[in-house]
Amino acid sequence: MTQRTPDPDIYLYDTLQRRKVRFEPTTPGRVGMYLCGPTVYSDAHLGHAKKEVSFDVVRRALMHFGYEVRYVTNVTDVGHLQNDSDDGEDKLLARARLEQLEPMEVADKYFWSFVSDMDALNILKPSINPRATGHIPEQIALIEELIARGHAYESESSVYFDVRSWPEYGKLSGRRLDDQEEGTREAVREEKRDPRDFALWKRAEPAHIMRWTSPWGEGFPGWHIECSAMSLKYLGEGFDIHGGGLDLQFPHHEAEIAQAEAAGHPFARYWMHNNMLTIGGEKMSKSKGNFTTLKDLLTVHDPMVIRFLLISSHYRSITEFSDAAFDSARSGYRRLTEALHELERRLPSAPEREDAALREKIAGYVAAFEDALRDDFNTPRAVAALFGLTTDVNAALNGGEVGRPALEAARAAYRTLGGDVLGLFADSPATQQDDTQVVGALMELVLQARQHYRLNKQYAQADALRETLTAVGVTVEDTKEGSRWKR
Ligand SMILES: Nc1ncnc2c1ncn2[C@@H]1O[C@H](COP(=O)(O)OP(=O)(O)OP(=O)(O)O)[C@@H](O)[C@H]1O
Ligand SMILES: [Zn+2]
Repeated sequence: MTQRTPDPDIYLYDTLQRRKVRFEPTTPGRVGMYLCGPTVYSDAHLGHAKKEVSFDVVRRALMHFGYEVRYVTNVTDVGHLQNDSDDGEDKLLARARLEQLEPMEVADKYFWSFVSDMDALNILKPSINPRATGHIPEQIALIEELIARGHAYESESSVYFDVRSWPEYGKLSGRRLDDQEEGTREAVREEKRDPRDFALWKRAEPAHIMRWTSPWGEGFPGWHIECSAMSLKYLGEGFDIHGGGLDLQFPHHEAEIAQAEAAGHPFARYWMHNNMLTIGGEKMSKSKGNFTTLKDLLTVHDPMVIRFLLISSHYRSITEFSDAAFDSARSGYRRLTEALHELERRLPSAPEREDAALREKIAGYVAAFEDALRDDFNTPRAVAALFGLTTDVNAALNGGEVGRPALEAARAAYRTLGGDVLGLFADSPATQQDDTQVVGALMELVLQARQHYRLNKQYAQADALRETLTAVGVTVEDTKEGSRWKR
């Protein structure tokens, strides 16, 4: 990526201030970013990908604009209870029972599944990827600080955060005191001072396998505390950007802020939330069961088309999942790659001639692209700039010879902006899948030609085809059902 002085004019929408603000990191040139990661109890769906791709682009854009980014995203492998409330079974334990696995087997299975999906989508690897179960002491320490400062209390089965002791609770989501938490049993409600109090630590019942010793007996942490503890540990107080899905704004992020700040640790300075990927207007979610896994989508779509679909709408807009959306993403993506491949094909033989007008247009699109990303990471506008570039590049290529400097400039624009910043031209997964499809289709043709020769008793030609294939490592087998090929 280009090395440049950190750009001072990046604007982002801060959920906390409810407006677009100019981004100023605490340490010049460096950005600390935290993103709430997956609860690893099932395969990731397209909704998760919307979140991951959105923040991957934020990270890549900041890098492009000259910042060094430390990107921390967690793995929730304990404490996330069903219904997201203080009650119910741990999502991982429920899954472990269902699949007859150890809870940590469930965590590992779906963690690695998540990693492979993210790799396919060309998401950059996190700088640090901490797990909740690996940070129990840090979570206990934070809870102790909260108790010591009078912001948490121990009751029958849990340690709770005392919401009434912290008047700022609600500042992120704008929720009022009278909003109640949902889905909690009467018994749990009774041991709380306020129904909105949330669990920091829960005592484990005898049959609960995931348990750790703590000053409050054997148990496990509440869901929210891990993010406060791990983001502070790896990014420090007052770190720059905290991201996550809009659905996590309340109670999860509200709780994260309260836990950190009530313990005396200034928390994230900017809050960014992606909107939801919906299906039939409803949030795609594991618990609703209306999801399509990335694994399934990756068997039919080029991963880069999935990525292109997701960045074609702004991270703060809703993306509606549909076949038509995939069709238009496929053709849009193809438009870009075809132009790029054509100009790369023409480059080696291009004349050393200056095409000033085209060069100027390219520079204009580069500027428009960067302006779009400086404006709250507006990817649809950035993509529009790439389409504009494509229209002009295609017109020039169709019009005859184009000089090498202009082709170089266009190529650099595609590779840097589309490739490095939007992450769209991942060489490996995308092209591999393309190649597999192309090879399959070509082999189909070759076998048909060979069949045609054989039917017409042109055995010499049929054998010649087979020998050529053998020479490149492809074997053809004739069976009763017809000819088959393998490598
Ligand atoms: N449909 C979606 N669109 C965008 N982001 C999503 C979507 N679903 C989940 N996320 C984000 O992915 C992260 C992990 O979400 P989570 O594990 O709760 O998924 P989920 O499908 O909502 O599961 P559950 O239904 O069990 O709550 C969160 O930051 C969440 O905001
Ligand atoms: Zn979190």
